Amino acid sequence: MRLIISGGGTGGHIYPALAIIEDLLKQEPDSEVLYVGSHRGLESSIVPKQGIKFVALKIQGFKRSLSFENFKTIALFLKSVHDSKKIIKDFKPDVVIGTGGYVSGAVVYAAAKAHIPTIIHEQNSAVGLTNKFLSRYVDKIAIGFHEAKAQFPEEKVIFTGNPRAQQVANMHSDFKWSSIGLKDDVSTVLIFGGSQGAPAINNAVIGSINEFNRRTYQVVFVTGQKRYTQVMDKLQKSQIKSNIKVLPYINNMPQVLPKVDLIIGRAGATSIAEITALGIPAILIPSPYVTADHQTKNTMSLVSRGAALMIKEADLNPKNLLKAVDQLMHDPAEREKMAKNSRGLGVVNSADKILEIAHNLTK
Ligand SMILES: CC(=O)N[C@H]1[C@@H](OP(=O)(O)OP(=O)(O)OC[C@H]2O[C@@H](n3ccc(=O)[nH]c3=O)[C@H](O)[C@@H]2O)O[C@H](CO)[C@@H](O)[C@@H]1O
Repeated sequence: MRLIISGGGTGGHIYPALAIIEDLLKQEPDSEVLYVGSHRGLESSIVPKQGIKFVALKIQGFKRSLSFENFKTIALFLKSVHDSKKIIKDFKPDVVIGTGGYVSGAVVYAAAKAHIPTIIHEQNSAVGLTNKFLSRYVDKIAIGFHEAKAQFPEEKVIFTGNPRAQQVANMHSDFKWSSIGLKDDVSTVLIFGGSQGAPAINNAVIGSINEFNRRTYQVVFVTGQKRYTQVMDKLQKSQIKSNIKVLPYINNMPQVLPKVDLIIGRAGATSIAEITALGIPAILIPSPYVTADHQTKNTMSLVSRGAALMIKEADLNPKNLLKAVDQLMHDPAEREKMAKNSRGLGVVNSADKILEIAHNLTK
């Protein structure tokens, strides 16, 4: 198959695209894949490192207020559609898949106009702006949450789950904590605020660090690439003991996740897919800054099944965080119960399902 795939801006859009690519190359090693991303998004650093052919378009998102920047955004979008048409003409894809983010809007729109079969994947229960726009033009819409169905033209929608669930569920991991300076035989908490890090979570962890220093479990604290220096500055006065590792980003999450005993994090759709595919106990702090408060909905779908706990960002402080982490880390039976409730909520053949849709469109 010749596949153009586009998804950008944040990890939540990029990793599902990478999972689809990995599954395609496993099924049909002769396939040709081109990833079209934006020059500023995380994809421009993540995708080329995976050895995938990558082209970047110059594009940006709309500002909520009326501003001159929005004229520039429109101009960049039109130019990106024009550039995408040329990329599509040269590459001659059998199918074009979009996994969200502004850049996928231009690429998938251009493909639909060129009568190339198109699919979009919506990770969230509340549909994003780009996918809402594209839903008029594409052939099929794969969704990660049933709740998204009613927000799209019904006849195009197929529930597939999130392809990242399949990727992490099938991963054989020989990752060792000792490779990052921790102990291999000690229970480990992983703290990260989505793909970009979250200031509220970072601040709560900074305020808890002296206590975490004294715990028998170990803590991996991922700040987000752009927030690392700032966090390290704030931590300067604290002595960080050997049971804590502070990192800007984890590049090999599918290897790391199976070794984690408890996750503290945001509730982005792709993180949720990973957590539920592997059955990792979790304390979720949904971002209150996203469309239609969808992270709270994501969180509640786990909390209502006994698969996670929630701390609202408004209630988050070092004391509450520590209390919740301590309680679960000192109660392996409770963690096991959560793991059991969580495991299996993730759709572990999601990438296969999306490729099946692609094949049906190209027959
Ligand atoms: C603030 C915001 O707009 N968040 C949205 C964004 O979140 P965000 O980009 O944070 O996406 P998710 O939480 O869904 O996924 C994060 C992804 O990044 C990976 N990861 C994270 C940290 C790290 O160090 N290394 C790493 O590989 C995770 O394993 C996961 O695969 O897209 C999601 C999917 O559309 C949405 O549901 C979120 O609401």
